[in-house]
Amino acid sequence: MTETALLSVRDLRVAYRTGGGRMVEAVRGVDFDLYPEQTLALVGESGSGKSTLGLGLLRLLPRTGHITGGEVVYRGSDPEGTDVLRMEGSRLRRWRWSEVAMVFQGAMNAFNPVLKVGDQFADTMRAHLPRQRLGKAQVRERSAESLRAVRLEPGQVLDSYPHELSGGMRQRALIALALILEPRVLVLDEPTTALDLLTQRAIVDMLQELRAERGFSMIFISHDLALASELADRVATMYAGRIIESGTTPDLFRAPRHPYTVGLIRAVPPVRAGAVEPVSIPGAPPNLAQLPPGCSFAPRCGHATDACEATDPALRTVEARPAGQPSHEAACLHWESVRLDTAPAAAQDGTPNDAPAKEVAQ
Ligand SMILES: Nc1ncnc2c1ncn2[C@@H]1O[C@H](COP(=O)(O)OP(=O)(O)OP(=O)(O)O)[C@@H](O)[C@H]1O
Repeated sequence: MTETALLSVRDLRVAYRTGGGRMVEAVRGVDFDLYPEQTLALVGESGSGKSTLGLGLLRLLPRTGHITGGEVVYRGSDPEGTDVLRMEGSRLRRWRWSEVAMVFQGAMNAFNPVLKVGDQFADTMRAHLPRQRLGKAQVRERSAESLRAVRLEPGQVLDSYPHELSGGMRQRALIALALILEPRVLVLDEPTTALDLLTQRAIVDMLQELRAERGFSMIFISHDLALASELADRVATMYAGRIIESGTTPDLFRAPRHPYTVGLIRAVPPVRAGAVEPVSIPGAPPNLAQLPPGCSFAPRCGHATDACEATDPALRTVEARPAGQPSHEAACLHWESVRLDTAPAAAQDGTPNDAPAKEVAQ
């Protein structure tokens, strides 16, 4: 992995306009770097802001969504580097797909149901490569190549309507469509949700192989920690619109330092009979329009003290590493006492636990 980031995100903020003209911040100051050939997983409960972050990076937010601050820089060290938030019109459209492509949640919705899959491939190529004046045969050959790369039989897929394909085939076809212009970054938003476990596994294996063959980077958005741990080099946990922990996959899964990450890991159902039973995180995510003062996870956290209600902690390094080595960061005042195998019970009524932070042996 080289040291130069492909995508650098600094203090990114996204807000939605809600009824009554109020703005609610769904992404509240996110920083990260994505390196060539790296896979970054964004994990977190529903509503934590993962999709909003992914859509914001590509400037694909719905009309009510607005980027209200921060920076997104693509290949900043390159003379042709791009300030994504300043790009407009055809330049932005060309950048999307040819440099950074997105695979959306739910392949059925992402394809136009009344167009054959082959026509949708052709439309995409012609819209994004207008100067190449691709002929029909060239378009078909390139589409077929991309479909073969995702282990689909082009003859079967190109002349079908989306509903004629199985869910797994549709999702593969969508990945083939995203990769057709050979982007350097692929953003995948819950790409395997709604598929059975075996199909999910096959798609994750295929993504690994494609990444090894082609060398693109991925941002993998998922609430499925098991899939994220298999695919990602680095994992960032999101809560209430912020990254509250970030580290290499082994750091995050073996030695998490934020109680929320611990809660997510402990909530994963066991694969084997007899393994530790899952424990869900008490309470519910906060209403973004009425965030509690201090740390927004404190009302659900067994480690919380008075200090957590007063201070909203920033991400800080929790493991010293030599310069240039991947960092491990967590936004928790009590990170030193947080362990995967020790999880103090949170107050069941959802109020912060006033007891001093301490470890409770399970
Ligand atoms: N179009 C929208 N208009 C207003 N608010 C929105 C819109 N889309 C998302 N939100 C709000 O933004 C917050 C973050 O939602 P987002 O979908 O980004 O979370 P997520 O972590 O991706 O969840 P999920 O896994 O369920 O997709 C939520 O509170 C959600 O209600």
